[in-house]
Amino acid sequence: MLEVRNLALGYGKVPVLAGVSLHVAAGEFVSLVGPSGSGKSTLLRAIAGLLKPLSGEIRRGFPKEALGFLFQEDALLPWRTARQNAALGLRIRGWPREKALGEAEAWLSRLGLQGLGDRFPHELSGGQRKRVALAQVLALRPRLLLMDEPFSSLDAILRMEITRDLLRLVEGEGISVLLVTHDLEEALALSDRVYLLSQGPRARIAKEYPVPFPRPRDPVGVRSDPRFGTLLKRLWQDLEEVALCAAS
Ligand SMILES: Nc1ncnc2c1ncn2[C@@H]1O[C@H](COP(=O)(O)OP(=O)(O)OP(=O)(O)O)[C@@H](O)[C@H]1O
Repeated sequence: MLEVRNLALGYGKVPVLAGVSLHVAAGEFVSLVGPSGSGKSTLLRAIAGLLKPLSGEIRRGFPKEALGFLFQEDALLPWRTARQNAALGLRIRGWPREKALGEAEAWLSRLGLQGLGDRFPHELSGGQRKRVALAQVLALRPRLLLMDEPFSSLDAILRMEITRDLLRLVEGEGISVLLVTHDLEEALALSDRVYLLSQGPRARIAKEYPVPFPRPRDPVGVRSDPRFGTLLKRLWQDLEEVALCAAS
């Protein structure tokens, strides 16, 4: 689905990332964690085609149109209703108006927003706006969804609810995901594998963790599995170690 090989990326002379290799298989949910400033967003930007690599390769096993993005700031148009916003990507792709609005409505319902299609973004809660943004992306039927801290502005309960719905939908549709998150628990609860990035400059993949919990998965229930605690502890220790290594 996605293969990144020996990638170097940066904005100036010293690469932010160097020698980064990772992959995401079809239907796989992969998270990327690491110290602040290590280059997680930079890597995602390059995979999205927004930043040119200094060297190395990014290979996608699907056309660029099948790449979906969800970033921290939601990009809803304030003068369009929830339904029109959810239909926006489809309209840009040339879908006729009524068909696009019908499809958008179906995705709003799948995300628990039935009856709210006529509201404008300022008439929705933060969690509901995120759901509209998610409907907009999923309506485009992406093969790989890139997400950069998409739910960081939400409180813990809303975040749990939306990630549970997200997981149900991506598992159902077989969508691959690459998620950048600061939240190690979230990374473990959602993912099949987690990559830990080392501290930059010249950050690289320090470790990779297979996550053993089967699918379909309840991202809340899985947290009471004793293996979850063990993995989380290891992840915290390794994150601390890479951060300390850089500081010394
Ligand atoms: N547009 C830019 N121009 C120059 N330097 C940049 C730019 N964007 C990011 N950087 C630098 O690149 C490095 C990596 O930034 P990036 O945002 O990718 O890290 P991150 O791991 O996503 O951080 P965080 O976890 O804090 O969001 C940082 O040192 C940052 O200052």
